[in-house]
Amino acid sequence: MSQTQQVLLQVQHVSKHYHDGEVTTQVLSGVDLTVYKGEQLAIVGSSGSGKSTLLHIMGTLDTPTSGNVMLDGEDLYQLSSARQAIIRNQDLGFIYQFHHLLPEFSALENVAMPAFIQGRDKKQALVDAQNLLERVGLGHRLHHIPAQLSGGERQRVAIARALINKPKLVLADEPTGNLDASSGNNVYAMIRELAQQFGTAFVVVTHDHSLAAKMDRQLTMKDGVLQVTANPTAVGLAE
Ligand SMILES: Nc1ncnc2c1ncn2[C@@H]1O[C@H](COP(=O)(O)OP(=O)(O)OP(=O)(O)O)[C@@H](O)[C@H]1O
Repeated sequence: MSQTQQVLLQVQHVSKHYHDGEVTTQVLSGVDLTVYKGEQLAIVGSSGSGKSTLLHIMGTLDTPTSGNVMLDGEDLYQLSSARQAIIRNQDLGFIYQFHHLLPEFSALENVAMPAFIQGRDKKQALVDAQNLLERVGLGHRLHHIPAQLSGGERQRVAIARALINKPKLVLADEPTGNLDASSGNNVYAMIRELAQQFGTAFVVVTHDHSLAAKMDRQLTMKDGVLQVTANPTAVGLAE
């Protein structure tokens, strides 16, 4: 990225552990991370290393044992749960391996839902949802429910839904993990292109190193902290 880097989100010395009787599981051990506006960042690391836990904490879906997460100047874990819910709806988009679409609603309604929740005009929300579905190549599937869509199509609906409110940050957890390599590549390319156009920052957790290598920056979760993996000097973003 050549433009001046503006900070969007800061993970500040975040730790997370679980207690189960006598047993303590330390998952995150003082993670520091800065995400810049519009950047595309991959987090890789072995299974169980804490990648999803960190992503959830960045998205207010889990709480840190200690440390802070700042999003555009707001300290997320000092906010009320009502304010956190507004931030999840307006500023964040989520994409998961298993899309989590609402099974009884059409593709169009699934995509429009976050805009309905935001209180946007219903007609306009449906128009925006249709536009986004057309952008991801699903203009011919607007009224299909998830059960009538393929895995790759469902994932494209989930991408459109994540972007409908033009979030500042999209958090994706193995978004192509259940797709074959070619569909995975397509879905990934689509997320990256749309995120770029919307000026949305994109953080993805993945096991796929070839996909991760296409991002602006790659970090590896190891021993409870993030380590720089690839080519940080090229983008001037080393932590
Ligand atoms: N409620 C819990 N109680 C105890 N340990 C937990 C709990 N939830 C998660 N863990 C542990 O936290 C660790 C990190 O889990 P996490 O899902 O963040 O890993 P990950 O790097 O995303 O793994 P994967 O790549 O396999 O999805 C795991 O070892 C897991 O067993």
